[in-house]
Amino acid sequence: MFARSFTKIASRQSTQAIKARAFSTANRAAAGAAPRFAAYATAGAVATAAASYAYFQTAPIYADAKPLAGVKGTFSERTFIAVKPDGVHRGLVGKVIQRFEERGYKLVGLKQVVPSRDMTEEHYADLKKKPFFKGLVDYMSQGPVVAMVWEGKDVIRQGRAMIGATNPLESAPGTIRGQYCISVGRNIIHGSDSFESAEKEIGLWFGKAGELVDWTQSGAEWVQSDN
Ligand SMILES: Nc1ncnc2c1ncn2[C@@H]1O[C@H](COP(=O)(O)OP(=O)(O)OP(=O)(O)O)[C@@H](O)[C@H]1O
Repeated sequence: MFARSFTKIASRQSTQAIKARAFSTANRAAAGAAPRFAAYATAGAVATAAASYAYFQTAPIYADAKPLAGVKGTFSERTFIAVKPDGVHRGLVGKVIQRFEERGYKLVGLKQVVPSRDMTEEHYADLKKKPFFKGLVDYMSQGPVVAMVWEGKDVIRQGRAMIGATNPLESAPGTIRGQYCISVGRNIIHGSDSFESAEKEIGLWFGKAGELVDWTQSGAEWVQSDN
């Protein structure tokens, strides 16, 4: 009896989810995302296979329609955060994600990459004349780098505060750098230092359509309300 009504609910929700997915797919297609989403949406066979998954998926997730760095000073503000190769090798990716999640920020982009030298040089273009520039590019471009975009109020300034000063000698205890590193040349993490940097860096690392996901946290009001 329970099994039968569960199956009914599951298949009804499955149909709804597929409709929602098809809607979301149309948005993605409009945004120029990969055609595989369209194939996925039209495959009727997905209905049965997706039944148990669809049971839990109540809200559709839309292709991202916000400006790359969101809107400055609002809950949609975004920053670019990267765990550098030393942070990845040392197994600190989870710690970094946990800190941003626990703070109340929302992950809207995530990928692991080995950036080319050109891309690394573009990312650090303002440091081109520094004596450590070549070493910095060598270090970053060997990868892997875990690149992320986080969203939420004041995330650019708060992100920098959570990361700590560039030189770990000056990073306050409890900040990410203050807790996990001791050398300026291996300081495990990068974070955008201004709205303009966030726009440039998110465009450089997540510039293709469909790379960012716009979604609403189920507990958003518990994080965002100001009374
Ligand atoms: N004196 C130095 N020697 C070696 N590497 C350095 C030195 N100063 C900075 N770096 C490296 O260059 C990166 C970029 O330096 P920048 O001055 O932009 O600091 P930051 O904004 O705190 O760092 P990031 O851009 O990586 O978040 C630093 O994170 C560090 O990895």
